[in-house]
Amino acid sequence: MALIVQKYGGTSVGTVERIQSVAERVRKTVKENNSVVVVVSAMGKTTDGLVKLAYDISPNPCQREMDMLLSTGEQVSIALLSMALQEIAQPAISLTGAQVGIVTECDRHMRARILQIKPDRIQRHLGEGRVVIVAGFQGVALSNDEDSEIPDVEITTLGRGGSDTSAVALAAALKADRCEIYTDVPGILTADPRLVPDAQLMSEITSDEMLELASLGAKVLHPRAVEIARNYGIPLVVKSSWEDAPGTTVISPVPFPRPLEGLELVHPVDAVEFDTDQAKVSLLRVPDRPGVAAQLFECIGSQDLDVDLIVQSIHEGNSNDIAFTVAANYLQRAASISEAALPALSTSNSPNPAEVMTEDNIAKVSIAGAGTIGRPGVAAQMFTALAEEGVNIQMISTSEVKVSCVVKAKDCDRAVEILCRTFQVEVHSGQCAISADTPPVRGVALDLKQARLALRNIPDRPGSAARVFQLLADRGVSVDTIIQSQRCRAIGGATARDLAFTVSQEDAQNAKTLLEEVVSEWPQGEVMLDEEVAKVSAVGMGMVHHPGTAAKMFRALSERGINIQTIATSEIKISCIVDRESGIEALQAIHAAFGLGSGEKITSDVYTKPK
Ligand SMILES: Nc1ncnc2c1ncn2[C@@H]1O[C@H](COP(=O)(O)OP(=O)(O)OP(=O)(O)O)[C@@H](O)[C@H]1O
Ligand SMILES: N[C@@H](CC(=O)O)C(=O)O
Repeated sequence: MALIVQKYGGTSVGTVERIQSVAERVRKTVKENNSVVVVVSAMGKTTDGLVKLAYDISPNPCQREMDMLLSTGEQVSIALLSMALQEIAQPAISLTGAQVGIVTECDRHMRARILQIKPDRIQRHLGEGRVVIVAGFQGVALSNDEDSEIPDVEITTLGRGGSDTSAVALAAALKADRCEIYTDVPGILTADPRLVPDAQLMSEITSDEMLELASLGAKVLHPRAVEIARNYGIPLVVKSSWEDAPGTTVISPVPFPRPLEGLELVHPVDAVEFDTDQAKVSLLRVPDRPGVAAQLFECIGSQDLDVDLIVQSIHEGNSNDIAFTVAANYLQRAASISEAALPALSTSNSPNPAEVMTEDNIAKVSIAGAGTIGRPGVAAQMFTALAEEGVNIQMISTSEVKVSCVVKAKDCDRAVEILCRTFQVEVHSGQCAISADTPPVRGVALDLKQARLALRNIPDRPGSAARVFQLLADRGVSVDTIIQSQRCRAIGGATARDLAFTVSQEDAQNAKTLLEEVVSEWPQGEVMLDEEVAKVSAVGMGMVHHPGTAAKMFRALSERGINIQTIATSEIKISCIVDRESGIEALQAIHAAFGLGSGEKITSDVYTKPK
């Protein structure tokens, strides 16, 4: 007998008829000789309705009361589903997060992380032959008031979309055979079908790729759910609630052994990696117009050179800086190609013409692990540890599973040692086997809920990045797509650089105010906020072995006349910031350029849903 955790989203339990149809599916799974735990979301758009009610009362509602309010949505759907099962003679019991012992952090209402799940009660009910229906998205925090022997029990929620996380966490705690996520699309598609109508269903995707897509805007899975599945090796499948097709399997590597206690908090970093076979080419002051990045990387790609990291920093006036890394023995070729491309890229008669700079003797050091998502303290801890050792960071690249810093080669050993000590992990080769037929791009995603912050004139010395990101981390602000400029300026006898990154729009104003205080201490320091941006990303493990992937993405944008404001890449993703208005067109263009479309329309609406 297998133990299966099934999760049904809001649309899947949006009406009485749909709840009855979910009950039928659950009973069928039981009849196939399985024990079943079901996690449900609130019916339809209930949670949105509750949020609106709160804002009708207060422009700034108390977060504790928000959790009290929002957690009620799931309590309705669990009770109704349990009744529907009992109606068809299937014994069932509904339980809230508190009743199943989902214990979360105390001080983070509305985005609490799960610390522990005590599965005893669920196991007892399963042993009695019942289906256990658990309210998704919620838990309880136990606060430790020293004067009282009994802890205060507070209701918490995990953040919007958090029912996926509840389901996978339960699967981990119960050591379930698999976790099935039922939703209103046939599985994970190459893009959001609401934005790209011919998006195609994937039969499988790796958890690293899915982590990137989920964090970059593909809301079909909550990124923290993928993180738990990856960390605990939980077989995870995403399927349609309306049909019996196999859906998409999310494949996880064999996990490092880890305790269930501190579930979402322990060991955010699995390993420290390094690569000394790196060299950097920077192009300074290239024109800020569509097609420049495409042209440059097409030239590089046509020579079969594999580019590793690419950053294009915020522009100054009407020019950009682009820097990229290649394997050390390709440096001369990459530099010659860039030099040869310069005249075509440059604006004639510029008083300050574009130039190419190269640097060898550099190394890339990285921390790897799924736990960096939404946990701003992890990157900050890395930058602080390096700063304390006097290691200056030249380039930063962040992804959902890795933070990489380019440093001087002579600092590499020290950097690795301090990072291993800081995160209590070992050095890892970082190489994972990727078969030749792995596609360069598995899927694309768009995030319209980001804002870009740029800091000008940050002192180019160890500790500057650490200071900025630690401050944001202390206030719980997650950052993504960090880009440090190549161009240095001499200010007050010292060199200074620019730094740009994205934060969620909700956090943007707060982050700007916090940073204004820091930059005021630096000569000519300045904070700039742009809320009218879109982040469009392509994700695929295969891109490391496909020269020209970046060029193809940049070309797709330039053909539509879309200007790229900044570029940030990691080994498995390329993200571009473009203006907000161009976001959807950019997504569609990239999807088409990589041939991801099926030619057939797959929208949620074409699926025949029960009423
Ligand atoms: N790459 C993608 N593949 C599939 N769906 C995607 C993708 N990117 C975005 N989506 C969107 O995600 C939606 C499914 O997630 P959503 O959170 O709305 O549903 P749910 O989990 O069933 O509901 P709830 O959030 O109430 O639990 C789809 O309808 C689709 O529009
Ligand atoms: N009901 C919650 C949680 C979820 O559906 O996953 C929300 O709408 O965000």
